[in-house]
Amino acid sequence: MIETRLIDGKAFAETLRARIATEVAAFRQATGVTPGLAVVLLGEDPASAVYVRNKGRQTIEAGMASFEHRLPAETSQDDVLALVRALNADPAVHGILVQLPLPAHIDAQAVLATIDPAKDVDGFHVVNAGRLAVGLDALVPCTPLGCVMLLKDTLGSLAGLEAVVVGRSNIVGKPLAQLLLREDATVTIAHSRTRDLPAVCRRADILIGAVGRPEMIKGDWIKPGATVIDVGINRVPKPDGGTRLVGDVAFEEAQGIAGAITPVPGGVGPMTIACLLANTLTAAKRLVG
Ligand SMILES: Nc1nc(=O)c2c([nH]1)NC[C@@H]1CN(c3ccc(C(=O)N[C@@H](CCC(=O)O)C(=O)O)cc3)C=[N+]21
Repeated sequence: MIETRLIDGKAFAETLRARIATEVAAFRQATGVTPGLAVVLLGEDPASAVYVRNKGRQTIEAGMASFEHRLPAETSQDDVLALVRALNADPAVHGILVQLPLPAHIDAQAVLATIDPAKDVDGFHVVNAGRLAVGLDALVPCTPLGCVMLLKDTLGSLAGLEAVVVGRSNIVGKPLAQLLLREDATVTIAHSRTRDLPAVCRRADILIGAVGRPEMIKGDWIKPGATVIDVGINRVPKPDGGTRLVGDVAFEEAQGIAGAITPVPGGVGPMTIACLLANTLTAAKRLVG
């Protein structure tokens, strides 16, 4: 039985946000420009509301400007596209985030394609996805960026390590695989059709849960000593009628097996927001400088 180390994403994110705030102050001093982040939210999804609130507060705490656009869920696609174009043209806005998922009547790819790639702080535009894939400077998706920061802090070099990413989404699994490759890890992307998923996971020195299925990854899927990053944030019912947050990994089962693991909450989630602020500052520097 080994002692499983907790990877404190919340503390790491606080340190990162403090560093960003220092850089923002220097940037404002040097240029007279305040980096600005615009967030577009359609409808009233309660989980998204928490995220948007935290984001707005932390943006202001970092010394940046926060512009929130809350639109009714019924807003037409043309109106959303018109808003995105206005934000593209607004010199006070350096980062644009359109909260996903969007209502079914909106073509999310059309919206993402309309965001100026230079302001695409989510890194979801095909230009940024393509630039990441071929190794050019890109705005990189925030959650994968935060995962790799935690991994490098925990492990040092990732070179030659066997990484298994469970989940193939455009927002986490695929870009995370690109970033891990860039760090010279050996990368497998596993998904719902993967044969003998437990055995594939047991090969991993680095195991990433990014599927959005509560506690799907069991303790005996983890190689002893592996580093586990849990991207899932799933709200599940408690016996008393309330709810609690759990990850994609069975956290209690992982104790004594994993070498290190991120908790949920307090792991990857806070890193996502910190990386969003980092990307907004990067975008502002490139747009102004
Ligand atoms: N265009 C777009 N970009 C996103 O990055 C994006 C999105 N849409 N849609 C929604 C998801 C969700 N997401 C979270 C980020 C941080 C926390 C977070 O900070 N969670 C804390 C607190 C959780 C809680 O207490 O509710 C934690 O895990 O410790 C959660 C969720 C970003 N998303």
